[in-house]
Formats: sequence, structure tokens, C-alpha cells
Amino acid sequence: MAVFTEVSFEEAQKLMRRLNLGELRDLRGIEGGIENTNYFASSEQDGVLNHYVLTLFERLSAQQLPFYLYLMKHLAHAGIPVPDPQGDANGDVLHAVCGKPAAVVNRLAGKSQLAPEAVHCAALGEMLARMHLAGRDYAREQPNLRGLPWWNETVPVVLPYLAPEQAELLRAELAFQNHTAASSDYAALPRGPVHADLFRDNAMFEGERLTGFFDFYFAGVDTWLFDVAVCLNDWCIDWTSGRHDEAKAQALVQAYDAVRPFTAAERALFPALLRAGALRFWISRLWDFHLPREASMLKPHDPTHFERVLRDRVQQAWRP
Ligand SMILES: Nc1ncnc2c1ncn2[C@@H]1O[C@H](COP(=O)(O)OP(=O)(O)OP(=O)(O)O)[C@@H](O)[C@H]1O
Ligand SMILES: N[C@@H](CCO)C(=O)O
Repeated sequence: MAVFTEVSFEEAQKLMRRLNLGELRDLRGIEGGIENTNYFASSEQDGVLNHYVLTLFERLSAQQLPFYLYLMKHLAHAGIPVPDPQGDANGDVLHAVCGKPAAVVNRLAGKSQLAPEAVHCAALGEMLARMHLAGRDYAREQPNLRGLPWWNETVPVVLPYLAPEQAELLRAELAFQNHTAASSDYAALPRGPVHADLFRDNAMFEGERLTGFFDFYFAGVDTWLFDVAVCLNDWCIDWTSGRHDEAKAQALVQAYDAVRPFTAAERALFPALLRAGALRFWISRLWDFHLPREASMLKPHDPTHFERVLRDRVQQAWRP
């Protein structure tokens, strides 16, 4: 259930009119998602029915949101299929509904491909590279707020909940990542705005055609390779064992490389960044699981999944 704040038809109608999006015809709460209140909203303009998503931000502040919303706008204008936040007469894309920060974006066609084949991984890789290139001239700066400083802060908080062998792995991996981040290869990695959470449920497909990426609310400026690693760790593994899937991984990285060739430093750091991608989600899932937010309605994801992925990545140093 992902309607934490009820929005009335009248309230939504008022916003759609203010954004010059026509007359609201349908408003339906969306069930998926755990972070925000989301509604599908359809409105009619000049006899045409257009489809939008209205989001009320339950966690993010009005200070953090412009980076995400204007990034989506920038990418959409560059031809990347991402939801385009709708502006008012002043061009502002951050609105307020029921006292919460809110946005209206266009609704992407298609549905998530939760059991992707190599062909879907290739489509993802190609679009991810195009998205990275399109983000190069985005002017706003915001770091990945779930990056190394957050890992260093959060690991001591979750350690008391772990069994000794888990705590040992977590501590050792954090030390390894701090060491990696201080290396010259790491300093040489190309960077820019990244999605940072591009799991299978944050992309849409119609058949084999990728129709878009959404849910940019963990985006930030980080290494492009981190984004690739997060994708490989979710799209190109065996979902039960957490093991690397060679055919899917090759499909993803070859399609990416054909658009934006990997540098020597990136090739050298593939194994370390795959580990970083697994560590990031192991930590956040441990944190959500052991320290749930007050009044939270979310069902935490299974942290042990990313412990398995991390162990697999430590055991097998994979590079394309
Ligand atoms: N722009 C969009 N176009 C089409 N569908 C969308 C769009 N935005 C959201 N949705 C639908 O709404 C659902 C919930 O959205 P989302 O995943 O962004 O939820 P959330 O609570 O914000 O985040 P999280 O995935 O972290 O729980 C998605 O699974 C998708 O079906
Ligand atoms: N993709 C994250 C959830 C936050 O979007 C996870 O699977 O842990």
C-alpha cells in the first residue's frame, strides 16, 4: 500500500489546472512502492486523455528534491525516456499538496520486467550509457546520499544486530571500500549524475523495448561505474543464490560499452565496485530491517540477499 496521504479529487484537480494539464478525469492510488504516496492521474485536454503520476514525498525534503526533479527534466529533454516533471507558469516543478512536497510527472508506458533475459539487460545497458552521457552537462550538484560517508556512519549502527561472521564481513568490506576510494584508479573514474537504484522494478518495458527509467529519488553525483555495478547486481544474477550470471552480465556491459566505452580505471575497478554496490544495499536493508522508521508501513527487503551477493562478489573478482 503506497497511499500514506489521502489526496481528494478536488485537491488533485486544483493542481492539474494550475499546471495547465486540463480537466482531471481519473485519480487512483498506486499500490506498489514503499517510500512515497503515488497516484495515477488522467486528465483531458483538447479531447485527448493524458496520463500522469502524482507523487507526494513522504521522506525527502523540499531542499533535496530540486536536484532529482530537474535531473529528470534535463534527461527527458535530452531524449532519455524518464518521467518529465510538469512545471507551473513559472517553470517550477516542485509543488505542495496536503502540506507535502509534490510533483506531477508523465506516466511511462509498459511494465517492469522482473525476470529479464539477456535482451532486456542489453537494452538497459545501452540506455544507462546514454543516460550517463546526457547527464554530463547537468549543472546541479548533490552527492549520492547513500555513498561512502553514509556507509561509514551506518555500519556501526547495524553491527550490534549481526552474528560474528556477518559483522566480520561487514567490517572488512567497509575497510576495503575506504581503501579503494582513496586509490588513484578510483580518483580517475568518470563521474556524473547516476540513478544509483536502477533495480528491475525501476524500469519499464513493452516486450523487449525499454520504455523508461523512473524513481530517481536516490540519484546523486557518483561514479558511473557504481551505477553499472548496482544494475549488474540486480539484473544479472541468479536471484535465489545471488550468483553472477555471465550471459546477462556480458549483454549489459557490451551494450553499455558500445555507447560509452569503459576506461582502463573502470575495467580495473569492476570487482571493487561490484562489491561496493552489494555493500550499499546490504547496509540499507540491514538498517531498514533492524531500525525501522517510526510509523513506517513498509515491509523491509531481505538483507541476507545482499549478504549472499557480496560474498559471491568477494569470492569471484569479475571484470568484463
Ligand atoms: N512515471 C511513472 N510511470 C509509470 N508508472 C509509475 C511511474 N512512477 C511510479 N509508477 C508506478 O508506481 C509504482 C510505485 O512507484 P515507486 O517505485 O516510485 O514508489 P516509491 O514508493 O516512490 O519508491 P520505492 O520503489 O523506493 O518503494 C511503481 O512500481 C510503478 O508501477
Ligand atoms: N532498491 C532498494 C529499495 C529502495 O528503492 C532495495 O532493493 O533494497
